[in-house]
Amino acid sequence: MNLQPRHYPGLDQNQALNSEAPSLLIRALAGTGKTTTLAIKAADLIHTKGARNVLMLAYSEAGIKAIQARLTRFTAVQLEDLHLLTLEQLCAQMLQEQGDPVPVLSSDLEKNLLIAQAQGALSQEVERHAEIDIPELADYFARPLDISAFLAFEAQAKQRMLELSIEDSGLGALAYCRDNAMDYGLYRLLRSYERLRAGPTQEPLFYAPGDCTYALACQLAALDFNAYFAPLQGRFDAVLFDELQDLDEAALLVLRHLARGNGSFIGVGDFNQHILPGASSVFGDGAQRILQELPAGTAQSTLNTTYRFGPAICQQLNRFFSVEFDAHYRNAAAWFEHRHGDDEDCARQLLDIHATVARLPRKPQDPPAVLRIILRSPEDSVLLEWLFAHEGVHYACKGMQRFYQRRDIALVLAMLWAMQGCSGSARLSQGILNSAAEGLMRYVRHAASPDRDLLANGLFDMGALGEVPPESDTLRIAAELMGQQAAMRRFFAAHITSDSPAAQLLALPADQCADAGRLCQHPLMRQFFAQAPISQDELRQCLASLKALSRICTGLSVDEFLGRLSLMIQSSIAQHQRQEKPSLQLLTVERSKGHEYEFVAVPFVDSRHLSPNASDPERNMLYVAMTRASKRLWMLERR
Ligand SMILES: Nc1ncnc2c1ncn2[C@@H]1O[C@H](COP(=O)(O)OP(=O)(O)OP(=O)(O)O)[C@@H](O)[C@H]1O
Repeated sequence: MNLQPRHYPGLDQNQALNSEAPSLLIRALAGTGKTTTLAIKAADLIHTKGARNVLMLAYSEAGIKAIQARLTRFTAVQLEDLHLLTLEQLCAQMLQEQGDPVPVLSSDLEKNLLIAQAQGALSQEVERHAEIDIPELADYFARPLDISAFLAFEAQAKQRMLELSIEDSGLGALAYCRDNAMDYGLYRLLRSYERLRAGPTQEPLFYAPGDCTYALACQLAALDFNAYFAPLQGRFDAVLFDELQDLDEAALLVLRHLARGNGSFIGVGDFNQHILPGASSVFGDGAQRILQELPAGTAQSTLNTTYRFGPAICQQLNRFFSVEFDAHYRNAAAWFEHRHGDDEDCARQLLDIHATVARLPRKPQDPPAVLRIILRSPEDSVLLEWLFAHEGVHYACKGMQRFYQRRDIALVLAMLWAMQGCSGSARLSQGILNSAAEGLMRYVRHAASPDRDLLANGLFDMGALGEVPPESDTLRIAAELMGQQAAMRRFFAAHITSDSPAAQLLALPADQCADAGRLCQHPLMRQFFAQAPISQDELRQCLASLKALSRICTGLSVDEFLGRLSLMIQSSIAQHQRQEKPSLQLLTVERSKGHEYEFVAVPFVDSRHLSPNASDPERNMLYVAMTRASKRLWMLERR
């Protein structure tokens, strides 16, 4: 089969494409053409085999985009008989067909506030049934509500179908939690939250991401192992499923019914790329677990020949990750370099690497070279952006905003600007002020207390969530605050109470502004975030951002720092206006998944994560980042 002029499927790809097996599982490594092979198969089924209703699934939205790109590139045709969906979208569709309108929540914050309401309802229930004598509950209520612990528990419980396991154990929830060292308090909170979400009529008030898959999985779990689920039967001529490595137990139940009740099935996964905590492959051999759900006699094939990079990169990746990459292009110019250094060193070395990339010879028809720097977490970008901008490098950010436009940092910048010791001469951009206003709404917004009677009757009090100002409002506010330091101070005064850490910070004497770095690490600044209605994870991120910010402005007065920052922003706007193309891109691992780039640098690597332990999500983050380069790869290890 012809892919494109001069592109033919490789041996192992052909084996998969020509397989006559009604069900096939392909285990593949990165860049071996998993997505390409699936796209070709879809086109072949529709155009050559006359298939109608082919379902192509991926676990993530990024996975769907990657499939779309391959379909356009290799098949260059409209596939009107193709349904391209994430698993969650498919499950939402099924629920809608059952008559459920599937309303969704508008923001994470809303969910956080509803969790707090569920906690209120749980406390009423525990009081009513005098359950506080249960040591686990006494211990649970002695601690403050940890929203991120709840979110992690909820995700795991749904992904692993916890209710089902408890039921199967015949132990009852308390004994089950004791036996399995699970937090019984969080379990009860989840029950309370789910009861309120379902409401007295059992018609869920809303679905948060993942809830549709869970809801459908609950219906499927109620069936006998070999029973069929009519809505998923005989619906598709073929089902092609990408990103199998990311499936959790709930998703696996849906997979079982999809694969058994329709035409042919092909599933593909790279079991090194799961970076989601609930993925089935995190707990055991992922491919084996998936085979249990597929029809008996499912055929298997492997794709280890990568089209993305040459032998020099294959060799290093095999060493670091204990895998078996083989390069299709054996003479491909591939380059791998391993460097070391502390963070400042790393940042400087990245500048060198950027200069090297810019000097590499290019063919006249090639677009200008871009160095991609893949980061594990956004706060790692602060130091890099600061340095690059000061060296005049035109950079772009993908999967994250520029550091000064992120809500937490923008709000800190606005606070610094409003302080007594700041002259106000530096101009903060409208974008920063807009993010700062959004940040203020997020970090100081307190919902009204929910109605206890509503909670006791099994209903969330949606009215107590408060009004989120529409985006246009913060834009208008930002426009009014531009260059108006006194107005900024009034804005803060209107939104914070006079005894809050933010108010105390703004009232600090002028001499405190002599060192912006020290202010960013001031206990009041940390207290401000610690009191915000955010999860522990978000708090950790905010504190990490504060630390990163303090690092770039230590020793600079607030005026000097904000002055340099506004120059940096002005020059970036000027670069943009001149329509200069960025020569460097900073992106997150999540954003890089499914993509490939010529020149990639992965900085701040901790060598502990290069162990062969395949169940370490950190190792897999590195694997994803380091398998994106097609020509040159630099790994910068943190010392
Ligand atoms: N038979 C082939 N001949 C030439 N190039 C190919 C072939 N198959 C795939 N490629 C190229 O190899 C690269 C990787 O393909 P693809 O993105 O489909 O791999 P993947 O395994 O899905 O990657 P990832 O692991 O990043 O998700 C792409 O540039 C694609 O065009």
